[in-house]
Amino acid sequence: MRTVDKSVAGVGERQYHIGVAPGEVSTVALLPGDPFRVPLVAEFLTDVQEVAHQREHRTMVGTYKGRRITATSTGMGCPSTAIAAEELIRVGVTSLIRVGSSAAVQPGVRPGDLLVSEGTLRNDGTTAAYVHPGYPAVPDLPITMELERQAARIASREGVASLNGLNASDDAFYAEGPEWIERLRREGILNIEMESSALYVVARLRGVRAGMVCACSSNLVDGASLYSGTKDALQAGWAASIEAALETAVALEL
Ligand SMILES: O=P(O)(O)O[C@H]1O[C@H](CO)[C@@H](O)[C@H]1O
Ligand SMILES: O=c1cc[nH]c(=O)[nH]1
Repeated sequence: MRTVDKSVAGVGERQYHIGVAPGEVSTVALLPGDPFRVPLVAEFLTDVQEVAHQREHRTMVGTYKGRRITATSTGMGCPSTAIAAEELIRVGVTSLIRVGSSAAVQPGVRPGDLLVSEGTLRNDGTTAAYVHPGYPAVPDLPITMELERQAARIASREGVASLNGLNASDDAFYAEGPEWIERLRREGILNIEMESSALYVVARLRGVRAGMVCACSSNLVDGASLYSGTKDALQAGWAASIEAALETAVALEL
C-alpha cells in the first residue's frame, strides 16, 4: 500500500479546489469569505482578470499602486479556509490577509467599525486536526502592525472606529449561545468570526505570513445592533478593510 502525503501532494500544479495554477497569482492574497465580495476587491484594482471560480473559491488578480494583488474567497468556516490557504500557498502565495465580517462581543463597537486581529481563540475543529490543543493561532506581527496603522488612518477618515484585539473563530454560527458570548466578553475577546484560526495555523505550519482585518457586522452584547439594518455600514466597512489590506500589501511590499 502506498499512502499519499497530502501535506506535499499537488505542490506546483493546478489546484483541485481553487482551480488556480502557479504563475496565475501574486505573492499576496486578500481573502474575503464570500465569492461575491471578490469583485469588491477588484474595484480597487486595475488590469483585473478572473482566474478561476470553483465551488466557493473565486479568484481575481489585478494591480494596486503598482503591486500585483490576488483576491480569493475562502467560503465560510475553517474547513474551506484551510483548503484555500493550502492551495494558494502551493501556487506561490506567501502572504494571506483575510478581509472579512465579524460580530463584536464588546459593548460600543458599531457595524462598520474596523477590527484588526492580534490572535485567535481556536474554537474550531479543523485546526485540531493540524496541531495540538495549546498551539496558538497568531497572525504575522509586521502585517498586523501595518494593518493596525492603515485601519486607524482609514477609519478616522471614514468617521468609524478601528479596534485591535483578540478574536474567536467558531465553527457553528447558530450555536453561539448567550453563555458562550458572555464568556468571550468576560475574557476580553473583541469579536467572533469563523476563518482566522485555520488561516493562522496553516500559515505558520507552511512558513508563510497571515493577518486579518474585519468589518463589524453586528454587536452580540449591547443589543443595539443585531443583523438587520447594518447593511450600508457593513458595506462601507468591507471597503475600508479592503483598502487597509491593500495599503498594507503596498507598504510591506508583500
Ligand atoms: O463575511 P465573511 O468573511 O464570510 O465572515 C463572516 O461571515 C460569515 C458568517 O456570517 C462567516 O464566514 C464569518 O466569519
Ligand atoms: O461567528 C460569527 C461570525 C459572524 N457573526 C457571528 O455572529 N458569529
